[in-house]
Amino acid sequence: MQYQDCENVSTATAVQKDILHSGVQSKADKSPVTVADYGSQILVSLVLKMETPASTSFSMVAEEDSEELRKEGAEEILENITELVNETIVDDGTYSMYFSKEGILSAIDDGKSEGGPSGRHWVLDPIDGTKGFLRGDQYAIALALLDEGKVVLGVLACPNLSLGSIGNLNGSSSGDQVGALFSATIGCGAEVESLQGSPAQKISVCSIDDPVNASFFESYEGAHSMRDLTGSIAEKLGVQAPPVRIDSQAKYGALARGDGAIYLRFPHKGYREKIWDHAAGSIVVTEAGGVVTDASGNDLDFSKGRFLDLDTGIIATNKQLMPSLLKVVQEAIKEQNQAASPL
Ligand SMILES: Nc1ncnc2c1ncn2[C@@H]1O[C@H](COP(=O)(O)O)[C@@H](O)[C@H]1OP(=O)(O)O
Ligand SMILES: [Mg+2]
Ligand SMILES: [Mg+2]
Ligand SMILES: [Mg+2]
Repeated sequence: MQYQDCENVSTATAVQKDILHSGVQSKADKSPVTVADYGSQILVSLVLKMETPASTSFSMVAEEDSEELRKEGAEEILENITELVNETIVDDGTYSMYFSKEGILSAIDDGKSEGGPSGRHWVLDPIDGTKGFLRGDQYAIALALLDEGKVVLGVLACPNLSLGSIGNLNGSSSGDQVGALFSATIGCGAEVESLQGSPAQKISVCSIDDPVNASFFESYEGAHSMRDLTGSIAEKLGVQAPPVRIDSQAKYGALARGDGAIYLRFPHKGYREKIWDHAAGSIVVTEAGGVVTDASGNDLDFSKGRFLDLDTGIIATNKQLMPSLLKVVQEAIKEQNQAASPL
């Protein structure tokens, strides 16, 4: 399974190199989707299905569906995905099978489950941080398992993240091995290993208890984050370091191994968070000893279907900093609301 993940990651990395001028579509919400997003979703779900005993039902909640690929004008991208997936299966050699274009479309739609509070469901973001992927920056392949509405397993492959700490270097690090695979199982802790296959090492969140020494992660994309709010939270808390801005759930991985102390995620009003954007990352952080909540201090609830039903924002940090972080988050939100409607 892990080997399969690595194959999938190397496929995503290879595709990243030659995708930049072709193979990108825009979805209804204007976010980009690429050949790599579709290809990764098909390959991960193929492995999961093949390894699931026939007696067990298979359910997957995944980001992509075939709608855009069935439209007129999508023939070339569908052709590219079909070629990429079939080539990868042959190169890997584990399974002997061939996907037709119709087979590709229906394999993508294997991820259409609604999830929910009962049974087991895989949760997949085949490329998380597609904008980072297209820029050649951070992205992640994020897979989690929901059991009776709770995340019990998470795997986060970050092909462009250095294996060593990124500290305060704003996502870049020199002379270090690149490609980190984070994993966590409920009750068993969290680990990181190299995507090239080094032994796994236990990880834990940092033990900083004075915000003056803390740094915080947020989205690289300004459009994904209310930076005036995150700036005000950091200032109220007394954080001195500038924000560390990187794409995708790589932020959860970096937080889980103590590269930084806080992750602030405050999308603009009206944005609805999806479970595949947080399931794997949040269990990696909680199993590394951290805490992940919404802005009211509630645990994230993955049992409500494809969306997370939360009020405003997600925060993640260690147990020492969480009480003071929660307090300033609530103050900053109150001030923001008062400024928006002063009467
Ligand atoms: N307007 C938006 N606001 C917040 N997050 C978004 C928005 N549009 C897409 N996303 C999703 O947010 C995540 C990127 O997070 P970050 O900003 O932390 O890098 C991705 O899951 C991305 O989806 P996708 O999986 O399609 O890349
Ligand atoms: Mg997307
Ligand atoms: Mg995502
Ligand atoms: Mg995605």
